Order: sequence, then C-alpha cells, then structure tokens
Amino acid sequence: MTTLRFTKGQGTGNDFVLFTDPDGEIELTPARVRALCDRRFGIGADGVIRAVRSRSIPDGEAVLAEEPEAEWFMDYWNADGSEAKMCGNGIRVYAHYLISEGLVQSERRDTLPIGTRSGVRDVLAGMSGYTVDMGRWRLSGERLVSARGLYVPRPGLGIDVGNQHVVTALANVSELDAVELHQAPKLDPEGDANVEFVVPEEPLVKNGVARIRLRVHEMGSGETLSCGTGSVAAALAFRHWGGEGMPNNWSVEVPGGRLGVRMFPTQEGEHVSLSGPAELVYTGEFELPEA
Ligand SMILES: N[C@@H](CCC[C@H](N)C(=O)O)C(=O)O
Repeated sequence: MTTLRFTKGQGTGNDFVLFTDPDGEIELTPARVRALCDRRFGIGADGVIRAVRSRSIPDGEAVLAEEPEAEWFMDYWNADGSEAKMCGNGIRVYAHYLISEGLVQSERRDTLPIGTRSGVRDVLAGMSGYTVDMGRWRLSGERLVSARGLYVPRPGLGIDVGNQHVVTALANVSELDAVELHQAPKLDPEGDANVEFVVPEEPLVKNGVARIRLRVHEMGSGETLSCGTGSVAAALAFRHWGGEGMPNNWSVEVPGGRLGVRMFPTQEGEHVSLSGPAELVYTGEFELPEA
C-alpha cells in the first residue's frame, strides 16, 4: 500500500493534485492518475503534477542539457491518465508549490527555470501571481471544428505553444454559451488537440489591451474552467487574424477567472508570456491503488 501525501492546487479554476517524489520512486501509472483525479471516488482534479528532479526522470535529460539549473521537472498528467507536454496554469501552481514546500533555494525564487516535456520554462514570482515565459510558438495549420450546439463546422487555427491547440472564433457570447463540451469537438483533419472557442469583448481593444473570452475542451481532461496554454493560443490566433496594429498585451477571460498574455521580442525571436494566479488549497493523504 502506498500512501501519498498530496496538495491540491488551482490556477483560475484549473485544478491539480501535486505531490513530491524527488527521486522518481513512486510508480505513477495511468490508472493511479485516474484514481487521483476522479471527482467522486478520488480527490478530483484536471491533472496530476509530480514534483520530480530532472535528473530522476528520462524526459529530464533533454531539460538539463538545455538548462543545468532546471533542477525540478513538472511531470504533468491529464485526468484520463495521459501524459501532457505542457500546462500553463499547472506550471504557475507548480512553481508556487516548489516555493511553499521549500524545495527551491531562496535565490531561485525570482526566476525559476522548470523542466517540462516541451523544454525549460522560466517562471517569475510577482506580487499577485506568477508569469511564465512560454517561449516560442508556431502556427500549425487550419482545421474544421464541429461541436454540438454549433450548426455548421467552423474554421479553426492550429497553434503549437508547447502543446497543440485549435482556436475557433465564434460570433458572440450566445454562440459561446451554446457550445456543448461534454464531448470532444471533432476535428478535420483528425488529430489530438486542445480546442478553444473564443469571442472578442466589445470593444476588442481598451487602453491598449485586447480582450477576449473563451471556453475550452482539453484533451485528456474534458471541459475545464481554464487553460493557460489555451489562453496563449487564443490570443496569438486573434492577433494573427487581426493583422497589423493588434496589440501585444491581451486579457483573456476564462470561466474560472482572468489571465494575461504578452508577446515580446527576444534575441531568438518572439516569445509569449502568461500571467495569472496560483493557489494551494489543501493537503491530505491518499491511498494509491496497486500499480
Ligand atoms: N490546462 C493546461 C493544459 C493541460 C494539458 C493539456 N490538456 C494537454 O494535454 O495538452 C493549461 O493550463 O495549459
């Protein structure tokens, strides 16, 4: 019997079970992840984050080659037991967890490099939350998106921000409310992606900040109250559609709160950052099922 000491955390309502396993000794299986995330028979969460040292997990090798200071790796699993490459809300909550648990040195609390399956991300602690440099991004083609509640398929723009998204603009809030996300939207061509449905606020740009509102269906977790990488993808898609003159500062309203997205130049090309809250809610113990 393995008893896990866990912490429940959330960022704009995207919730996670976090636990520390520095040397990667706990066998984390898809069935164990599903048991932890089960909202009726388990703790309940959109995903599981294991705090493991980069040197103790095979995916950490590439991380340490990129940044030897990235001591901690975010081993992120979706609620259905699949491994995910990146999580924008999760990484803020994870940074908060590492600091709160005293797992990082105090001098690392300003900018903390964290390993992920998509490479190293720098997280900066601020007065009212955390900002993550999400790095480079790229457009990844167009697809048609069908969902219950929408009468005809809509065009969606593929965006890779470390994980894969398809962003679809809807006409207004009534349409956004009408989309049913109990089932995964269908994509044509097929292929796994998180899917965002987005509407602009009125007016789109106020005081130099562009404002959008979204709902999301996450692969591996279903509809969630928020998706950090999805918010980044949605802002990038809207700026792409808006063309010249669109601002680089975006405010994204998700069902669980509000996130900030900023595009900024770096020596290696444009990066995009994500800002928002991170909270640890409670701690407890959980008996893991047999592996
Ligand atoms: N909620 C996350 C994204 C989690 C991973 C995603 N479901 C995937 O499999 O890519 C976020 O805040 O970015």
